This record gives sequence, structure tokens and C-alpha cells, in this order.
Amino acid sequence: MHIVVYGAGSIGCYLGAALHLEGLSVTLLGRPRIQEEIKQAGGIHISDYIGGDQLVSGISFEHKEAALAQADIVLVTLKCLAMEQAAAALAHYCRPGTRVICLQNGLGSDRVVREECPQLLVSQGIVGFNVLHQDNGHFHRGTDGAVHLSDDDAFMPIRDAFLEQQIPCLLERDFQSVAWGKLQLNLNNAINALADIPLKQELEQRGYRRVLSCAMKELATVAAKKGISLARMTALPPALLPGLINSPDFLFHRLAKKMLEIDPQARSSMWEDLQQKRLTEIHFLNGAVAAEGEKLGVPTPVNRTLCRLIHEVESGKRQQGLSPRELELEIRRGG
Ligand SMILES: NC(=O)C1=CN([C@@H]2O[C@H](COP(=O)(O)OP(=O)(O)OC[C@H]3O[C@@H](n4cnc5c(N)ncnc54)[C@H](OP(=O)(O)O)[C@@H]3O)[C@@H](O)[C@H]2O)C=CC1
Ligand SMILES: CC(C)(CO)C(=O)C(=O)O
Repeated sequence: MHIVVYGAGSIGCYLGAALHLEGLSVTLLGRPRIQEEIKQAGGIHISDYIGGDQLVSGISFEHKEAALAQADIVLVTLKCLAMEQAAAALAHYCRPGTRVICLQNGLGSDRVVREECPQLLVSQGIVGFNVLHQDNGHFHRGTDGAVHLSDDDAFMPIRDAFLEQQIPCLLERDFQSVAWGKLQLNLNNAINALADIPLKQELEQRGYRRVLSCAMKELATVAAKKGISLARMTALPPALLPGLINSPDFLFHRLAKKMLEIDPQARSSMWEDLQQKRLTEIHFLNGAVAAEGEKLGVPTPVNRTLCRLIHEVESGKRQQGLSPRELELEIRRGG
């Protein structure tokens, strides 16, 4: 079984290196600059918040999409915005029957691949933890969380390899519930990016949590109207999260101890996008809640405002570093 990891960035290099360490046959498909960085570093350096630290050498790296032709399984670890182009390459190069797992955050990134590639077995995956790409080929897992894959026997060797590497991995029956459960957490990506501070520092402040709690309540209303139950992605049940997140600091610190076990440096991937002056995935996250809400007649003012603010930063009209008070004022102004 040969695995191609399409999109050798933070998630791709981390997962690919872990699978390679367990003896699976892996090719990373990515940019020459990342290959050069890994070469200079003598391998991929992976570390985690529980003390794991390894240098992984000898992993094969390609830049040309023709490498997809070798794959039995493709882990697509590109950003949502790259999926349209990726779908064309997958349709062109992959052999019929190749399994393709789309591991993006948010809703809808797999749709274009399913539409463009009817001959491939397309499924969704979700990565529940944060990986930060540091310098010198170093990829650091900064939070708790699992890799979630669809329940397919063909993915068992991947699950077993992750488990051996102390990376929790679950094969899921109801993926819609998992994707929405993860989306509930990812509503914070925009708040974190706008706050421009590490996740831990942000979540320790009730003002930011209040905004997150309101965004989560909007999602819960939309999901309930659609008949979707949110999968549990943290130690706490999803229905309790909005209330818990809004609780006073002393209570939150006690009840959400596990949630705050985050590497002090970890930030959301949307923060990283803004840092690199890239367009973000906001349309697939808070934007997806707003779009679904609009279809169902559910108001989503908080998620709409977060979308507007992120777009303003993307276009250079606004600076990051918003305080909780500034965020609340913007929410009153509307999306
Ligand atoms: N980072 C994280 O902590 C988490 C991320 N996720 C999700 O995982 C997905 C991937 O995120 P992340 O790993 O952070 O993204 P990255 O941007 O770090 O990785 C994607 C990589 O793929 C490269 N790439 C883009 N197009 C191609 C192409 N056609 N051929 C080869 N390489 C290409 C990108 O290069 P370039 O920059 O030049 O486009 C980049 O190096 C996202 O949907 C994200 O939301 C989920 C959980 C946590
Ligand atoms: C950090 C985490 C796990 C949740 O915000 C994430 O999914 C991301 O950064 O995209």
C-alpha cells in the first residue's frame, strides 16, 4: 500500500513523517521550498506537547502531481482554497479506485473532489490537533486531539501506525457529525487570528470566550435545524461547550482544565495564514455557518461579523490585535 500526502505543509509533513516512522510507504507531494528546508535540516523534525521529539529522515518528496499515479491512498492535506485545482490533478493522475481522504477543516472542501472524481473513493478526514510549522523542517503538535477517518478497513494500517506514534486516531461511522463537531471548535480560529495572541492566552480571557460562545450557539441552532448532532471532540459534550466557555474565569479554569492544556505558543492555522499574507479558510468555517443559517432563516450575526473582520484583514483594511471589547463593538455593527 502506497500513501501520497498531497500538500506537504504543517499537517501533511507531521502526519506523513509519523506514518513513515511506522514503516508505511509514504511520498510527500509539496513545494520545492519545503523539500529544501527538510533537506537542510537532515529530515523532518516532529515534536509534540507531551514531550515527543524525533528527526525523521529518508522520506520521499516529490513536486510533480504525476506522483499521485503511484498512490493507493491519498491524504489531501492542502488548504480548502487549493481543493479545486487539486480535484483536477486527482482526476487526471490517480488510478480508478484510489482512496482519497480530504483532511481539511470546515465544511465543503471534499465536495469539489467528489464531483470531479467519480472514479475515486473519496472520503473526509479531520485533524483534531494543531500543528505549527516552525523553522528548520520542524513541525510541532501543540494541542490535544485525534485524527478522525471514515470507517473503512483500508484505513486500519494508517490508524494503527498513528496509534503506535501516540497520535489518537478514530475510524468514524457518522462523518457529518464529526465535521460539524470539529467546526464548532474551529469557529475560534477567526477569533484567535483577530486577537493575534496564542490560543491559550486567548481562551483564558472571558471576553474572547463570550464571542466564541455566541458563535457556537449560532452553529448549534443551525445544526439542530438540519438534524445534525455534533460529535464530541473534546473532554466535554458539545451541547455544554457554549455555556461552559461563557462561564466566569475561575469556573472555566476548573472545568476546562484539559482544554487549556495547550502549548503556550500554539495559535490557530488561520492566524498562520494571515501571518503569511495568505487568504484564509473563513468561507469554509464561520462562512459555512452563515451560509447554512441563511438558507434556513437562522440569524448568524456573530459568525457573519467574524467573516467580515477576517476579510478586512485579508484585504489590508484592518490590523489584527482586536481586544474582546473591540470585537463586541464590531458585532454590534454587524456583518
Ligand atoms: N495547521 C493546523 O494546525 C491544522 C490544520 N488543519 C487543516 O488542515 C488543512 C491543511 O492545513 P495546513 O497543513 O496548516 O496547511 P499548509 O499551508 O501548512 O500546507 C499545505 C501545503 O501544501 C502546499 N501546496 C498547495 N498547493 C499545492 C500543490 N498543488 N502541490 C503541492 N503542494 C501544494 C502549500 O504550499 P503553498 O503555501 O505554496 O500554497 C503548503 O505548503 C487545512 O484545511 C487546515 O484547516 C486542521 C487541523 C489543524
Ligand atoms: C488549533 C485547531 C486544532 C483548533 O483551533 C485547528 O484546527 C486549527 O488551528 O486549524
